[in-house]
Amino acid sequence: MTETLAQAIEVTRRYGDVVALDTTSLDIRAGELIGLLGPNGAGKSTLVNLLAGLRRPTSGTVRLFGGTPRDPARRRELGMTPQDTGLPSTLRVRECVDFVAAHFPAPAGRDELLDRFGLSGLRDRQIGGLSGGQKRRIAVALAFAGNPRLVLLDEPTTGLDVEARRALWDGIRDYHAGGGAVLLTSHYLEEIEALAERVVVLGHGRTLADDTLEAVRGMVGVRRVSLTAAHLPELPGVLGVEREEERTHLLTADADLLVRELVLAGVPFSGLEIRPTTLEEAFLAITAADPGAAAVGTAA
Ligand SMILES: Nc1ncnc2c1ncn2[C@@H]1O[C@H](COP(=O)(O)OP(=O)(O)OP(=O)(O)O)[C@@H](O)[C@H]1O
Repeated sequence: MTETLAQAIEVTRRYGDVVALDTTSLDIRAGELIGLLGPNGAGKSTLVNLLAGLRRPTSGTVRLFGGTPRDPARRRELGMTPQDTGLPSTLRVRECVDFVAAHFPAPAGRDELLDRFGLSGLRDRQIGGLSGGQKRRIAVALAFAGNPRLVLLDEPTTGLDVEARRALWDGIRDYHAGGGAVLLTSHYLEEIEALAERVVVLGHGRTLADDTLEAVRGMVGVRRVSLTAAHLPELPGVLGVEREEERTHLLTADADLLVRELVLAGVPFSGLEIRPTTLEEAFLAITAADPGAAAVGTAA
């Protein structure tokens, strides 16, 4: 059986009156690449911080590599990039990597690490002279410096341009291909879609979905029917309509019925395509159906 690296078991975390996590459970197994999604305030960072031992649960149990995450020996096998990072501005990039790597018994090779994240060109630059995006990329790469078995990445690519984001994706994929496990939070659903194999959706501190990417996408059972037509009549079972230049996208739970009705209506159309919903559409449907959201009157 695959080894469980980290576990949250029926964990609740309160901040005063705010219930950030409400009896939430999560298992992270060796080699998994998990995307953790949820609207603002859903409890993602709180869960990451509990797993990393930076905060304690109000109730429930958190385990990291079979013990408590507050044990420094266990944390040595964990890599992490917090949302905010301060790097020493006077160090050169290579010195900074060496400094962090020196805290670990079997660190990753410095040049190999910089190469993995497309950062070799910054090797001799002083941290203080780097752009915000470059510092962010270094901070994410440093999460991998100790050759960890599990990496927790809380919004690692926020504020990065497309090229920098893709360079980080390559680094994360490379680490994962070598057997490493990753828990990744992001507001960029295409990032989760590009990287994750398993998707966990949190809403108001509770787990709303936890399954393979495919299964979560398919959870809402909605299909997207796309076509080009000058005019469309009212059609049955249409849940949503989007227009994009000359293309119209219809969301429906019954694509067969919709296409039959289109043909019966005698509407001229071309370029018909039917495909599953994107993760974004599934995410919106799942979080909108969250009973916690209805209770406080917000859906996202
Ligand atoms: N230190 C704190 N003190 C008080 N409340 C907090 C604290 N940290 C988090 N919270 C509250 O706990 C809830 C969950 O916050 P958390 O940061 O875990 O959510 P999140 O899903 O990571 O959100 P985001 O997507 O905005 O980063 C929120 O209501 C937040 O305001």
